Amino acid sequence: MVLKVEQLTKAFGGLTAVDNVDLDVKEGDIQAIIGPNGAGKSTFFNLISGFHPSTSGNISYKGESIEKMQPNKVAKLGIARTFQTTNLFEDATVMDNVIIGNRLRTKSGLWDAILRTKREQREEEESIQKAYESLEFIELSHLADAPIGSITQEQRKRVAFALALATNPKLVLLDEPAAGVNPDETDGLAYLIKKIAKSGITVCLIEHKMSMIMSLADRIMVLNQGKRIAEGTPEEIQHNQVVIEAYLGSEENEPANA
Ligand SMILES: Nc1ncnc2c1ncn2[C@@H]1O[C@H](COP(=O)(O)OP(=O)(O)OP(=O)(O)O)[C@@H](O)[C@H]1O
Repeated sequence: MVLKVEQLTKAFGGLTAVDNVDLDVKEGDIQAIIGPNGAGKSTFFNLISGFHPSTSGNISYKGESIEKMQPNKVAKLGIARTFQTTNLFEDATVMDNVIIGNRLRTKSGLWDAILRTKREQREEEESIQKAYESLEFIELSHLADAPIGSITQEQRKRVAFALALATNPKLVLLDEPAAGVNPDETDGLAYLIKKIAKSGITVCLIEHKMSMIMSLADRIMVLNQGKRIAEGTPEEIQHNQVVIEAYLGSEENEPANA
């Protein structure tokens, strides 16, 4: 297992946002996490990536316990995440955004930058190289010099992937990567997510677009009010009566052809 989550709980005051959740994620899988608004999906990601300390439970990554770790340490171990909204530098180019994103996550400290140490120079070169590779991977090299303000919503979503990929992750956590894009563009993002998994990176994915999830995911976990109510293959989840009642049958969820 690349990721093992055991009895994970997060309470915010009286509200238990994540309630005793277990999850095993196998290396190379696309693991989806679905559930109604407020089910605890983003909080679950925040716990794995070290943005929130857990109230109780354990998270291990490749056998190492990570649940007390700071986000930068978790990132260094090879876990990258994207957010529902990615703040990009509007006046900078696509390429510069990926380089800056990468530099913010690499090792050199302020002194290295001021003194332009060898390490700093080496890391800068590596960041540029990695940014090129990431742009190639997301198939946007032709827009490297375009200002971020001039690209489409779907292309911005791809850039968010590139920011994560530039850190050399082994596990990526994608928080609603296809939110706010139209169905055609969703296909392009689904293709990219498959490509990420094929390259050997394990993917955990929160998404409301059911047709996308059902065709992409190897396994799906369903959360409802912080609790795991089901986990299984897309086939099993689609036929699970508890899931249908709690989520798939509800109107707030996008229909399967969304
Ligand atoms: N920092 C916080 N402080 C207090 N409550 C929080 C915090 N973060 C999340 N919550 C609460 O925890 C619950 C779960 O929220 P979360 O954002 O994890 O749900 P979600 O499943 O990701 O929802 P959505 O699909 O709308 O993004 C919600 O009731 C939310 O209000």
